[in-house]
Amino acid sequence: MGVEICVEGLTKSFGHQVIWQDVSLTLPAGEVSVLLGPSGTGKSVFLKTLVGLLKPDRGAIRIAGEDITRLREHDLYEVRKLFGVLFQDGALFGSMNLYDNIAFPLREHTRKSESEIRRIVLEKMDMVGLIGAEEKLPGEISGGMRKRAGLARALVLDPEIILFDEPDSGLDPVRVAYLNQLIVDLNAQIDATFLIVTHDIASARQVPDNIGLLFRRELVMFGPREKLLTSDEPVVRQFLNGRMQGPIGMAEEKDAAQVEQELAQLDVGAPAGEERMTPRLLPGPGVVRPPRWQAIAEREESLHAGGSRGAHLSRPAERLPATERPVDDAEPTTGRPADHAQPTTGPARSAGEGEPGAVRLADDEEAGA
Ligand SMILES: Nc1ncnc2c1ncn2[C@@H]1O[C@H](COP(=O)(O)OP(=O)(O)OP(=O)(O)O)[C@@H](O)[C@H]1O
Repeated sequence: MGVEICVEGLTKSFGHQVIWQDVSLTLPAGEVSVLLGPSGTGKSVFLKTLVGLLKPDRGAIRIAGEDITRLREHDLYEVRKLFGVLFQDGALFGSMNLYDNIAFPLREHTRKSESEIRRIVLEKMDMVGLIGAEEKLPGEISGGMRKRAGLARALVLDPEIILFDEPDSGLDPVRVAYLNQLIVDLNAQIDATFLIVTHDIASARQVPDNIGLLFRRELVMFGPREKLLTSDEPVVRQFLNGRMQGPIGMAEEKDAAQVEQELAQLDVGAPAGEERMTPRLLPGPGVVRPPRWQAIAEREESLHAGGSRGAHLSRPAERLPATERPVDDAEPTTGRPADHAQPTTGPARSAGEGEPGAVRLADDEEAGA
């Protein structure tokens, strides 16, 4: 089971440049969260701060109840073992074959025997569909395979938390679809806490339990996927629909009058055709699903059978204890400490799920290796 990460009032600057301030959110244990934001809003800086590579100016990051911003380097080293990180390019060593790349953290950080290392490496390569590619060098394989090799390497120490920095960058839409399915299936199988930074709105709409958006040096909103997809907050709507109209400009912020005019025009015309809810990407057949997937499946069913019940959920839910709250009434945060999102969980899944299995891959990607 993954661990919860609770971020409270986090602020980071470089010199006089404030990157973001007063960021508060909770990444619920075992759930998938996505962090969005225009370029340069500090998403990568946020990932690096979570893993302890950058120190925040203020605020706390609580993991398993401990504020890691206060730890000394030696203790931080232990905390980092909880994390697996998938960097944009896979960050593989070019001169090592995939097997040695994936074995690297085990050889560096554990005293396991080579036979035990072999068992683990092959298990993780199987999970990401790379069996047979052990001898390949990173330069000999496609970008999608490099990402999967990076993911296998991120998995070998059995992390409780996996951070993905733009996993879809540089991939074609079909490979992105396969990678998304792999992420959803892996999350269901290993139950770790996932945080994904992406610019790919289709992925952001389908994959996560929770979505957050950074803009103007603040976390504008963080909460359950449905809440953000149906939010009327102009910047959230603009970003999730990839539109020019709204507060986000080309390079700088737009002036208030222009934004107001654009939004007024939109309210007359576009919203009828605007996509709001998107079906959730479910784990593939044969993947054993953790309990929360029962609640997700039921919620999806009611949203889509009942004429998109979620489409009008922009009004904040009544404040109820999380246990009494309807599944789709969890409340998004607005970046202030008192406003943590209330994650949703559901009853145990009853029956009908198969055994965990490797994700099927695009055949030509394999062949092209
Ligand atoms: N080590 C550093 N020292 C100084 N400034 C930095 C450092 N790392 C990042 N920055 C600055 O922080 C800001 C945010 O960078 P970051 O890469 O986190 O943005 P991002 O949201 O991930 O962008 P993109 O979506 O384009 O990848 C940028 O202005 C960048 O120049």
